Order: sequence, then structure tokens, then C-alpha cells
Amino acid sequence: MEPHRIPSVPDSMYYIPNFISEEEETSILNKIPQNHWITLTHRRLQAVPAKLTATNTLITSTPLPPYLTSPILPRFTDLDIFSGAPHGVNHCLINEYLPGQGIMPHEDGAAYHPVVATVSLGGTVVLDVVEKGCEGARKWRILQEPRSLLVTMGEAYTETLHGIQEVREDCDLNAETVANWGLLGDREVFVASGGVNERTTRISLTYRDVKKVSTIGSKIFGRGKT
Ligand SMILES: O=C(O)CCC(=O)C(=O)O
Ligand SMILES: [Fe+2]
Repeated sequence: MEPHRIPSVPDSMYYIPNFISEEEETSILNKIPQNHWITLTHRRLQAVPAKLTATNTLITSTPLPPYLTSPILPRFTDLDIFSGAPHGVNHCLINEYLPGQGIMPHEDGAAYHPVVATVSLGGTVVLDVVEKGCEGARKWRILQEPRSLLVTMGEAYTETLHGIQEVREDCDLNAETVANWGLLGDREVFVASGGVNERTTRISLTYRDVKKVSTIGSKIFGRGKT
């Protein structure tokens, strides 16, 4: 993973362009069920296999569906991304953002093992990362190209917030303003556009390990949480 480390951000964030191929991207996009979206004001989402309960527990009897696991999870294993996670990967949040949509700065928090892996599909977007705390907090911009993978762990997971601005274009993209500029798959696109990224529909797959799990079976037989 070391060659993919994003410089200047707190330990550790990694960016891998072209983590999946165009064919794989199209195939996943075509398999996302269109009748499972939960529509929010600023985006829509699907929590797979289920939404967490009020106590941040994943109650389920079904694993992630094959279109979300193959070919992505074996590649995570090859890169050793979730090797320290108690259940490996057990949850995927699918978020869809139209141009002008985004997500407020937030942290993913204690419900999950502190490793998150995000695969981007469709459009390009800037993820804003900011140190927790008040004035003078350091900020970074991370450009996420379609088919890329972004991994956040360690201090980057616990000590920063991340968000996506509700804009129709991301501006002023260059080597000075984009933390992962040197790791991008195709910088020339942004050079040619004068540093502007016109937003198009983006779908992200956010893979995590929910710490508290209760299978429906173990609930029925009274074995409780694992
Ligand atoms: O869409 C993204 O890349 C970010 C999603 C996110 O931060 C989340 O689901 O917690
Ligand atoms: Fe998040």
C-alpha cells in the first residue's frame, strides 16, 4: 500500500486509481437494484445487507450480494486492507450524488472498525477532509476519480471529518490544491479543463466492518451479539 499513500494528510489515507476496470464499473452499476433506494434530501442511498439499528448493530441473516463482493473483496484481501477487522467486510453503503449534491462534514465513528474503503463509480468528486477541532484546523482536498479506491484508517479515520460540497463543479484543481494529485490516474483531464471538474452522477460504494453483529439465527436461539 505504501506507493499509494496520500502525502501530507494524517496517517493514513491511500488512493488507488483504476482499482476496477470500465467493464467492472458498468457491470456493478447495472446490478444495483433500482427499487431499494432510500431518498434523502441531498442524496439517495442503500445500506447493504441492512441499515444499522439504533445501537449500531448489524442484524442480518444474509451476506453481501455477489455484485458487491466480486471482484472487489478479493482485491481488498490482496492489499491486506481489512486484515485487522474482526469480521473482514460485512457492510456496504451505496450513495448516489447528482450534480449539486453532497454530504455534510462528518466522521464515520465508533460503530465501525476504523478502516473504510470507498470505490467510486460514474462521476468524479472532491472529498474535503478537515482536522477535528476549531480554528486553524488543517484541510485537504482529495480528488476521487471513477473506478478509484480510497482507503482511510488510523488517525485519518479518528482525527478528521470528511464531506462533499454541494456544488455543480469543483474548481481550482491542481498540484498545490489536491493532496492526491501525484497519485491520480489521469491528471491531464483536469489540466485540460483549467482545473475544473464538472460534476456528473456519482455512485460510491463504502465498505466497512460493523463491529456489533447479531445474526437472526443467534437472536432466535438467544445467543446475543458477537
Ligand atoms: O460518497 C462518499 O465517498 C462518502 C460517503 C461517506 O462518507 C459515508 O457514507 O460515510
Ligand atoms: Fe463517511
